[in-house]
Formats: sequence, C-alpha cells, structure tokens
Amino acid sequence: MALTRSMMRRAAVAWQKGAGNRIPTTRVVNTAMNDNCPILISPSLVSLDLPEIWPTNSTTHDFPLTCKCSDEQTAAIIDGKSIADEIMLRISCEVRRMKESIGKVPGLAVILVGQRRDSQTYVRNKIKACEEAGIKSLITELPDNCEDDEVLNALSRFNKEPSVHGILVQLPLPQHLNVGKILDLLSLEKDVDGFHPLNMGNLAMRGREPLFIPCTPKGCIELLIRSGLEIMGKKAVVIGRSNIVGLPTSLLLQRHHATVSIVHAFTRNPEQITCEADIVVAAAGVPNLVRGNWLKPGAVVIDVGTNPIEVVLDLPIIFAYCW
Ligand SMILES: NC(=O)C1=CN([C@@H]2O[C@H](COP(=O)(O)OP(=O)(O)OC[C@H]3O[C@@H](n4cnc5c(N)ncnc54)[C@H](OP(=O)(O)O)[C@@H]3O)[C@@H](O)[C@H]2O)C=CC1
Ligand SMILES: Nc1nc(=O)c2c([nH]1)NC[C@@H]1CN(c3ccc(C(=O)N[C@@H](CCC(=O)O)C(=O)O)cc3)C=[N+]21
Repeated sequence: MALTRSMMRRAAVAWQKGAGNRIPTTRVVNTAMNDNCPILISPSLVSLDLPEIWPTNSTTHDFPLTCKCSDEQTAAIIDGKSIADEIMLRISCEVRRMKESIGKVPGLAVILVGQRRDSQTYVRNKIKACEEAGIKSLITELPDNCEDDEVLNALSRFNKEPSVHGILVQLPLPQHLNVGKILDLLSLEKDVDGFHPLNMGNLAMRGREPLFIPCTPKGCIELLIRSGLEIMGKKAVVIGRSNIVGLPTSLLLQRHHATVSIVHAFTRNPEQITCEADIVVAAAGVPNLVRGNWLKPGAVVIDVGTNPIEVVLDLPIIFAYCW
C-alpha cells in the first residue's frame, strides 16, 4: 500500500486566514465511483502528453473530497486514512474478481535481510495488507551477515516463480551487501517498488514509461489528486532526494507538470525555497525540520517522514515516533 499511516495523518493543507473554501476543483477524466473506476485515481503511467488525462474543461470529480477544514485559521487535514481504506476496498474487490474469473491471485514476495525493527514492522504491515486484500505473500528472511549470493539466489527463485508477480527487497540492506547488484537482478516486470534503474530511468525520461512507480511517491500524488488539489502549474518543493522517496517524488510531480525544486542536506536557506511552494513534500527523515514560517499560507504539506525520537521524561527514556 502506498499510503502509510504517517502520510495519512500528516498530509495537511495550511489554511489561509480568511481564505474560505480554497479547495480547487480537480480535473480528472474517469471519475465515476462505479466498478469501472480505477483503483488509483492518478494515472498508473503518467503520459507526458497530458491533455487526455487532465482536460481543462472537464467536470468536477464525484468521489468525496477528503480534505476537511475545521475553521479558517487552522490547517485542513487530508484524510489519508479514508483514502487508504477506499483504495484497499477496491484492491480487495479486484483481487476477488480476479480469483473468481481466472482462479489466480496476485503474489508478492518480500526479501528481508537482518533484524532492523523498523524494516520488520514495515514488512509485517505489508504482509498484513496483502492478507486483507487477498494477495498471496511470501517472505524470505536472511540473517544480517548473509552474503550477496544468498540474496541473489532468493531473488532468482522469486524471479522464476510464476505465482510471484511482485518482489520487494526491503531496504536498507546491511552495508556489506551490494545493493546495486541486487536491484539489477530483480526482474523488471516484478519490480513493484520501481527501484530498478530501468524503471527509475524511465520515470525520469520524457517519452518513456516505467512499469512501476515507487509506492510512497505515488501515494503522495494520490493524496493530492483525491483531495481535489491540482498539481499542474504549481510550485512544488521536495525535501530529500533519496532513491526511495525524494527523487521519484520530484520526478513524479514534474510529470504532473509542477515546477519542482529539491531541497537536500547541502541546500542553503531551505526555508526561503520552501516558503514559495504551493506543495511541500517533506522526506528528510529529520523530525520537526519544516516549521510554520517555512510555509506560505494555503500551501499543501505532505510529511512522508517517520522518525523515532527520544522523549525524555523523568525515567526511563521513552522512544516514540514523530511524524
Ligand atoms: N511513509 C512512507 O511510506 C515512507 C517513509 N519514509 C520515511 O521518510 C523519511 C526519508 O526517508 P528516506 O528518503 O529513505 O531517507 P534518506 O536518509 O535516504 O534520505 C534523506 C534525504 O533527506 C535529505 N536531508 C537530510 N537532512 C536534511 C536537512 N537537514 N535538510 C534538508 N534535507 C535533508 C538528505 O539529503 P542528502 O541527499 O544531501 O544527504 C537525503 O536526500 C524517513 O523518515 C523515512 O522513515 C521512507 C520511505 C517510505
Ligand atoms: N524496498 C523497500 N520498499 C519500501 O517501500 C521501503 C523500504 N524498502 N525501506 C524503508 C522504507 C520505509 N517505508 C515505510 C513503509 C511503511 C511505513 C508505515 O506503515 N508506517 C506506519 C508506522 C509503522 C510503525 O508502527 O512504526 C505508520 O506510518 O503509521 C513507514 C515507512 C517503506 N520503505
């Protein structure tokens, strides 16, 4: 699932004082909430020739806007939870339909190396989501000190296994492993993360289409579109440029015709760049990096980060997450 709970909670629209209802109408072609409606509202592969996808004179969508504003002075929160529930429901229906008509269900294989608590949690969540949706899941767990060959062997097995349609190699891998070599071996057709260099390259290049788009960036776009927020022509700032989140998010926003700036650890005066943005996607892994004065009124903020923080009470030290 592209929309994690952190994104659900933290996607927000900073509300301009006195601005009233500022949610613009969205221009989406296939909008009816019937059986033929796509699971994801954003086009799965975003054509660079966008007019058919974003016609300028189309009608407003008729799925519920999930951006709620409590009053004029506070931020409106994008209700990512209900967006995720809606997507999950559609996926489950689609999987059930597939099972009934061809007797098969999609299969996801996950390779998890080592004992990182966060990776274990994320993988557990993915397996749980698969169960909910009726997707078959397989997991290969390897020890921290395993060699490249063990990962490569597990990967080749999944590459060849016809009941596996998608493969995730949970990142980060332990330092001694060659992540480049491993991702290169992953079958392009099963690269559901979209991290294979060919998929990433195709995402970046005009006139080319990746087979898969990384899920978190895709989730950000989905949140924006389903909330009725237009991307085309907007100034967007992506904070972070990692292969997993920052880079593909900036490429994807650009494909949707935003003007994109990227802020990273070496950026001078990030607040000056960020405060001009209509859309801010924060993915730096630094809690509390974006402050109120970094945002212009009315800006849309999606906080992708999930960061463990130490909460020092009297005793003992408690670890918590900051979104
Ligand atoms: N919700 C979800 O689905 C997902 C959430 N995450 C979360 O998103 C966050 C980012 O993850 P990921 O991209 O993998 O992290 P990385 O550590 O790989 O990348 C962090 C990026 O942020 C930049 N950065 C770091 N510090 C600053 C700073 N002070 N100012 C500006 N930019 C900075 C880095 O810049 P530089 O390149 O210069 O070093 C780098 O590009 C984490 O909290 C992670 O847990 C990640 C994946 C999915
Ligand atoms: N091959 C690969 N694909 C990934 O998609 C991938 C990855 N590697 N490596 C790490 C990052 C991080 N990531 C998250 C996924 C779910 C939550 C998520 O569900 N978080 C829960 C909280 C989980 C908790 O309880 O800690 C929430 O936000 O509510 C967060 C972060 C995917 N990543």
